[in-house]
Amino acid sequence: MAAFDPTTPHETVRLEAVGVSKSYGARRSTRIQAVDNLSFAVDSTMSMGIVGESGSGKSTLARMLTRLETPTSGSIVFNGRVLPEHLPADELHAFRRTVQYIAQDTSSSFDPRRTLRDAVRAPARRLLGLGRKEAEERVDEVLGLLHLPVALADRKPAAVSGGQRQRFSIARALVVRPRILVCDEVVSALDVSVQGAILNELRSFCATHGTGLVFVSHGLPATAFISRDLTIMKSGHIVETGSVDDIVTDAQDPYTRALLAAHADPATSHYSEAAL
Ligand SMILES: Nc1ncnc2c1ncn2[C@@H]1O[C@H](COP(=O)(O)OP(=O)(O)OP(=O)(O)O)[C@@H](O)[C@H]1O
Repeated sequence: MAAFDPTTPHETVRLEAVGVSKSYGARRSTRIQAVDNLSFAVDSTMSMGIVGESGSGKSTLARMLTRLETPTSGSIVFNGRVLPEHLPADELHAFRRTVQYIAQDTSSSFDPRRTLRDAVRAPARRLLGLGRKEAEERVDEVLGLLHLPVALADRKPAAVSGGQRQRFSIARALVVRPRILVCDEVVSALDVSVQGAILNELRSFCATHGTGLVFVSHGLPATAFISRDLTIMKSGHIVETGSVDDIVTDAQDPYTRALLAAHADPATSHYSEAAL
């Protein structure tokens, strides 16, 4: 099926949310409208930051884009095709090869009985169908890229720090060389020097592999550092979208201006190449 053909690094991959809404809660009186009739598009040439206050619907949008959450209404469109609610297993595999999601909370996302190397290798075997030797080579490559000592990978998830575990969760997503990477608050819990290094590593990976980035964060400096474009969300809506430069210098929406004012100087972020 054309929409799920394996993609090459030179082929642009596009992922859209078209008129999507998501509400939680069965009773009208307690229902929460997390995302409200919103449209959003990214492709593999883009780096798009999504910022907004807590509860504005950023994670819900990210999870709908990556099929971890089903919209209440509206469509997720992948390479021009509206994804049905139930994808056959082979198409879901192809989607997961192409679009990967990394969450902030790594505490429950690893099997506590398996080593971190097992966890990183699993998608290379399952989604890419690589043989054991090729999969090990791919794991070593991605551990090197993320400056993760090979010895750490032989530990169980509980035996490394939160920051190291987060790096392994990034490694697990990058090992399949996705064409669109959705990062949901992946550096927010880490100290600034580690954040800077990880942002540089993600940026370098995306440039090397032609991978588009959706970077969801509370933190405007980190988002502005890694993204070319920004989407500002509030109460389940997009209030403004544009290039980082345009938004930082000439925000149109009062909410965006307030958000910018809350950060000292997002244009000159404290992240730099030197953080590597
Ligand atoms: N599984 C759920 N059940 C019920 N309500 C939910 C669920 N997930 C999210 N919500 C609610 O939907 C709204 C949007 O949440 P979401 O996590 O998408 O916001 P966010 O912008 O990512 O917030 P944060 O920056 O704090 O992570 C919030 O009011 C939240 O409480």
